[in-house]
Amino acid sequence: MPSASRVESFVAEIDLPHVASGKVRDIYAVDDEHLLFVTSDRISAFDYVLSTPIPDKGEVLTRLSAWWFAQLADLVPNHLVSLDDPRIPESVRGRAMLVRRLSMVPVECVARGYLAGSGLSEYAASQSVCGVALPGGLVDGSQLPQPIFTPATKAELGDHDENVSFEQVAAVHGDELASQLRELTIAVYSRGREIAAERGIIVADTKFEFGRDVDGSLVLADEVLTPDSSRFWPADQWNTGRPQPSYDKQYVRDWLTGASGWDRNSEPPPLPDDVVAATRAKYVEAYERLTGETF
Ligand SMILES: Nc1ncnc(-c2cnn(Cc3cccc(F)c3)c2)c1Cl
Repeated sequence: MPSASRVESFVAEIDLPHVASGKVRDIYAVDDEHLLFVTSDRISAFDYVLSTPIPDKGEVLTRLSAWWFAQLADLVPNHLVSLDDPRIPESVRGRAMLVRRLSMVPVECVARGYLAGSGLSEYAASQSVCGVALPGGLVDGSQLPQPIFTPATKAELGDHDENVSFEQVAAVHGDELASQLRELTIAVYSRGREIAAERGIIVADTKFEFGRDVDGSLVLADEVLTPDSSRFWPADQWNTGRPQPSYDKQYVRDWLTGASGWDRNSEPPPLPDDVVAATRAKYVEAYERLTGETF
């Protein structure tokens, strides 16, 4: 049982104006130039946000994004200002970023280097994804000849994003911005995928969000190349023709679909301690392998 001192509430109390919330992340306003981007220890699986937190998950993913921003700084500017600014409340320090407030481009910029999830479903129906034609004979987990840009429009919390074509993005945002988004998305994914592959992690796909700063240039925002914004697969277990194991979420998926006896139509049960500990270890392992730093 925790000591008599205050047990940190599951969702940190932040006394800043709330801006937005995702499944496991929250944004608050610091001033008219800066936001506080907080990543919780919550984990989602099978489209549910589980009731059991994974200790340190928020800090691992925050520090991983910060590391990627630095690795990618020659390719694209980013919104990160600081991880330890005094304006970051103590209750979330370590799993919060002070970021520049941008004018966000409302396009989920997805790059895919492998076939999985909605990409696989679209391919099975049309031998294309988001209007991009692909060769025949590809199966679940196949590597694509080269990475493709498969944008989506953000869905309301709880719904899946809707895949759209490049042409649809261009129709709404103009050809120049659509082309810039595609070029940047592919370039940043390609660099990230290469760095991760050298360290035994396949980044099968990823989702970026870009904003524009006051002079209109595109800035990489949100989280970057984390196991929450991307499919992370262990490279040594890659076998096409079946769903790949998730680098970080497989223990949770196996327990929920196995020993837990969970009925898929109801809220998932709380996770056992060993599943929590093993899952935490995978997040720490991914961080340490990618960054070469001890968590
Ligand atoms: N630097 C920025 N400037 C302005 N707006 C944003 C911004 C707003 N929303 N989102 C997406 C999102 C990310 C996490 C949790 C959520 F609830 C929503 C990103 C950012 Cl990151």
